[in-house]
Amino acid sequence: MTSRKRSPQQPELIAKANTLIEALPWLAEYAGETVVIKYGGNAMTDDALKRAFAEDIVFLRRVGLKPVVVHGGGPQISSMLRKLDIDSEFRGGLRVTTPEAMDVVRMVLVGQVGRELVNLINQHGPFAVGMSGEDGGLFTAKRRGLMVDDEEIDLGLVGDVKAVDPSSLNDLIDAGRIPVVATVAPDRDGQVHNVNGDTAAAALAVALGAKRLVMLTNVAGVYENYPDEDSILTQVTADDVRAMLPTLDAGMIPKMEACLRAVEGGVTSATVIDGRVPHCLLLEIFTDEGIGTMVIKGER
Ligand SMILES: Nc1ncnc2c1ncn2[C@@H]1O[C@H](COP(=O)(O)OP(=O)(O)O)[C@@H](O)[C@H]1O
Ligand SMILES: CC(=O)N[C@@H](CCC(=O)OP(=O)(O)O)C(=O)O
Repeated sequence: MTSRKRSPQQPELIAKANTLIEALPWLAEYAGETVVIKYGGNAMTDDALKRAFAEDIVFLRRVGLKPVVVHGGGPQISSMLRKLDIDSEFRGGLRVTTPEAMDVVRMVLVGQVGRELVNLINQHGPFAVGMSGEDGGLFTAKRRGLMVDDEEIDLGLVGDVKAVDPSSLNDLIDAGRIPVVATVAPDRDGQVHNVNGDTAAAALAVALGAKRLVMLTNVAGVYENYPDEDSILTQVTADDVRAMLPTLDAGMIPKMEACLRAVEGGVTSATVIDGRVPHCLLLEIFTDEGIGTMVIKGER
């Protein structure tokens, strides 16, 4: 027999109950809704964080949301390219992708990062099924370049998402599964392209009619004057983002372009959150304050 000396009046117990009760309106708001979660490679920093991410995803599914995971893996691809002695550079936040690098991108995203996430989620039950833009005709890519001073720079095998056929993914969701999507995709001729994870997540969120797009990265959110800590933004409109785009650099450019694409395509909000915070997804979705920077449609 075990005896319990705790008094139910203990403040920490009441705080726990308050946290659960704070989630009540959000549970009602999101029940049955599709939420696309982009897990950036920079947020996959340690095993404990990755396990917490898997727990959050399963939590969402268990309380009646329909989570869809889209993952990145930029640092993991860079590390493999270095091991194989293959040069790689980024232009405007996108990796210039030679055919040789494309093989590595596909191998790392589909065969390594995606597998690891599926494995972590499935430690909680047979939920996750990995797929890529090639599976079930999910994405059709279109080669894209980068506009610099009105001139288009060639980025190699880099694609944008031209079309989404969500039927195979919907089959999985309807069966109670959690799709885990790697963002390589064939063009109309079957040539596989490297699609930035943020770009693909936005296109998918729009095609699925998702309620929300949440992106985990390695900063607290979007800074007006990066990296000035005091300039973190909590909420911005699509107009604000358009005005900010020329001032951004590194990976924040595709991320903000993706947020615009999502909210303009009907997703209620797109939020960039700090993936280095354990259980950041639960904090964002089920607490009143949320965390990170939320992009909403609307004018300034
Ligand atoms: N204004 C800004 N606010 C926040 N981060 C910014 C900003 N401008 C550039 N960044 C950079 O964007 C990076 C996040 O994008 P990225 O490296 O592609 O991450 P992920 O792997 O999560 O997609 C941050 O680490 C930061 O260096
Ligand atoms: C075209 C392009 O840049 N593709 C990305 C795909 C992975 C990705 O998007 O990873 P993160 O989300 O971790 O940045 C790349 O090759 O790094």
